Amino acid sequence: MGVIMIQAAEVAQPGRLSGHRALPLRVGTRGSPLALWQTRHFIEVLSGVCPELRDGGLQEQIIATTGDAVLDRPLADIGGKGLFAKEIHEALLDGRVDFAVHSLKDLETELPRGVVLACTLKREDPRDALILGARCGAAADGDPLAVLPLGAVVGTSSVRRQAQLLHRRPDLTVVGMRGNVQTRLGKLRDGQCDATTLALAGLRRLGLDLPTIAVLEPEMMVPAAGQGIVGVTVRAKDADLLALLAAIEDAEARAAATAERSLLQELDGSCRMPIGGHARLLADGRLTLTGMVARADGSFLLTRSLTGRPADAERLGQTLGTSLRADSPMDIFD
Ligand SMILES: NCc1[nH]cc(CCC(=O)O)c1CC(=O)O
Repeated sequence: MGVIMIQAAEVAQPGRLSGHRALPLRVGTRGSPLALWQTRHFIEVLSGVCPELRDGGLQEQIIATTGDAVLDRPLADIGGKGLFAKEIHEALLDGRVDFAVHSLKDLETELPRGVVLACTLKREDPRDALILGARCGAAADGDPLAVLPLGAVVGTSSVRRQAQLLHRRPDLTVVGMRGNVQTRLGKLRDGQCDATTLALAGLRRLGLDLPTIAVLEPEMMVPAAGQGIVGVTVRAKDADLLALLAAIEDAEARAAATAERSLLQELDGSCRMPIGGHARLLADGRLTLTGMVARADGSFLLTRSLTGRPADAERLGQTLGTSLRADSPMDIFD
């Protein structure tokens, strides 16, 4: 029996770009070293599956954002994490760029009208790390926080990290510290704090996986929703780009991101509220989601996990969020 070949040239196929697109396509990004690394990584991965886009078919375009410009105040005071993506999405909707690359943890759960999360790339290590300064002991097996001397000063502007540190170590002093990864490491070197916490993903991507790091397991430091995942948004109407990006979508990252972001949305926390969300696939194929809510001073902290089917990721996040909210004091949602 012969095989019948069906030619379907007009149908968008994963990894193929339909013919009527002017190249180069523009990729919008923030200008920080980490954002640029992630954008170049995206360009490499996409050109890997779409030969037409190699050799200049994709061009990075840096978009200045308010979140990057204002570094002297906590993010929560200047409008929250939506600030990083706002200007990039304006550029997307104006047609100045065709893709926008984000650290998923900095991307608001509610995207602007006409913008969709087209793909999530394979996740880098989602854990947080404690970067140790000169006054700390050497990292060793056992409780990683034991390396911090009594009353140590830890620099972080993340209420999520602050609450989880103070919950275990009420003797610590947490001082606000913003700026990109390199700036914060500089402040640690200058002695402005004894230690700082950063996402391992950022350190690895920038090649800054230092020896003076203690990795914090998710059980003691629940990561932020989306940590370690690069997400790409496009205009909802660009069906060809959506089909193209389906080819580089990582299903595990998507399931985890969906559960974690659904939890975040359900808790509807301001970015002043400490919330953690971390999902992973188990060996049996099920998805397990851990959620954490706390009071910023660490005096209340609740962690709970729920397991279900990856296809139910969104509902998993909603259910866990509802349950965490029901058992938390109301003041933490203010
Ligand atoms: N809020 C800044 C930010 N956004 C994403 C990362 C790290 C990379 C990632 O989580 O994917 C960082 C730095 C950090 O928190 O240490």
